[in-house]
Formats: sequence, structure tokens, C-alpha cells
Amino acid sequence: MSTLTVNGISKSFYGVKAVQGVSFEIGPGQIMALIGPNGAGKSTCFNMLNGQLRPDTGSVTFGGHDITGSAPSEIWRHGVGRTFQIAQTFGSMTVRENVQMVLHSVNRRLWGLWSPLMAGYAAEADELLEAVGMQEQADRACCVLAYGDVKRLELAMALANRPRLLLMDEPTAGMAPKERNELMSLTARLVTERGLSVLFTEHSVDVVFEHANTVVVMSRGQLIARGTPEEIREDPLVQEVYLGSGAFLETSGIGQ
Ligand SMILES: Nc1ncnc2c1ncn2[C@@H]1O[C@H](COP(=O)(O)OP(=O)(O)OP(=O)(O)O)[C@@H](O)[C@H]1O
Repeated sequence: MSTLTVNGISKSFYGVKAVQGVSFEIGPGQIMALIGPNGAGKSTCFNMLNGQLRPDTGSVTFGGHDITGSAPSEIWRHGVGRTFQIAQTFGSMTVRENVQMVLHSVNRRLWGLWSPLMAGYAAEADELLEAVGMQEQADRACCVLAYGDVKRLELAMALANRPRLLLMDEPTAGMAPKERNELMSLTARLVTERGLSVLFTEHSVDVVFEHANTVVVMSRGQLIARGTPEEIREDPLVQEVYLGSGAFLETSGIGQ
């Protein structure tokens, strides 16, 4: 059974058809990359899944719930976690406090006003920090962390809601190649250990071909291909769309 079903979603801005009739499904254990040239419609598509934009047409269902046009907080409550292109953490708080804050929010949802009276979720926070290899840094202020560590903390915060799907917007933007690989290997391990699915947008083809198990390709608002990294590399339409994007062709092996 699929976790997320996207059925024919479209979005236009003042006559510009940013996304046109895009459909795909993500099942448990999938690490799906959404790629395409600049202006292909990736961000618009992504933002219709996380609730930042309401589709003009089509539907999005998650775990059997229709979440089309729902607010981001509502989608989060259904079990969709998110990480951002620029990590969203509180610099003046410690690493542990950042996770505790999300746990408070999650538990307020479950227990209502009783939540603030409960323990500070320190043990739960430490368990999540351990899962992402950040426990030794639990007492440090976020603002002194290296960028790769902030991204790992962001992952722990996203996991606090026990999501079944993680939406990651350009997770490795601004990172060095070694850090990129570490973050995506960690993500892949979490997918296996926790039975998650991941959908991520990404400009780095190295990351996509090394870490995604499924790739969907958009061009001019439409979904033009879906397959394994190997299938996408060989796809003539994908090769054509990327023609002229030398870096992509060279690194990915597309067009060779
Ligand atoms: N808020 C907006 N208002 C008007 N046009 C928009 C808006 N958002 C996106 N567009 C247009 O929709 C099309 C798709 O844009 P989108 O940002 O989704 O593409 P993208 O694949 O994410 O591109 P990039 O890789 O450059 O971020 C583009 O033509 C863009 O100019």
C-alpha cells in the first residue's frame, strides 16, 4: 500500500502552468528524489505536498487521509515530517532543548493541556539525538554547531513526530561532498530502521544517483519519467531535457 498518493495535481501562477497533472506514489522504504532543470516545477510540486500551496486541481492522499490543500500543521499531524533548505532550529537553545520543544508540541497534541506538566522529555530527546549521532553534543548551543550537525539535529527534530514520510527540501544544499554523503547515508539508515519513506528535491546528481532508490523527473511542469537511478540515466527523454546542462550529463553519466 502506498504511503503518499499524488493524483493529477496542477498549479498555475497568473497563467504560468507551473505544475500540470502530476501523479506518483511513494511506498514504505522508498527514498524518492524529485529532480528536473530550473523552473521545471519541483518546488511548486513539493509545496503542494507540504501544505504551503493548495493545488488548483488534483488530490493528495496520505495514509488514507485526503490532505489536499490542508495546512502544513495539519499535514504534520498526520505524520509527514519536514526538513528545510535552510535548517530551522533555534540558535540560542541547546541541541537537546530544540528536540524537547518539538516533543512538547507533539505531546500537547496527544495529551492536551496536560503536556506542560509532564517531564521534559529529556530521555526521549536523547534517544532521538542518539539515532542521528548527536547525543554527545546535546548540551551545546545550536548556534555553535557545524552546518552538517545542524542538519542532523534537524533530522532528529523531524523524527520527534514519528513521521511515516519525510519531505526534504534540498537536504544537502550548501554542504561539502563528504557531509552530503554522510547526511544521506544517515537518512537511508533511518528509513530502514524506522520504516519511513522519503521524498527529496535535489540539485546534486551525485546525491540523487547514489542515495535515491526511485527518481521522478519533471520538465516544464510535467512529470516526464519515473524509475530507478539506472533507468533514469538511460532514459532518452531525460537525456534530451538535460541536454545542454553539461555538469549534470558529465557527473551522472547521462548522455554518454
Ligand atoms: N509564486 C510564484 N509566482 C509566479 N510564478 C511562479 C511562482 N512560483 C513558481 N513560479 C513559476 O513556476 C514555474 C516553476 O517554478 P518552480 O520554482 O516550481 O521550479 P523549480 O523546478 O523548483 O525550479 P528551481 O530548480 O530553479 O528552483 C517557473 O516558471 C516559475 O517562474
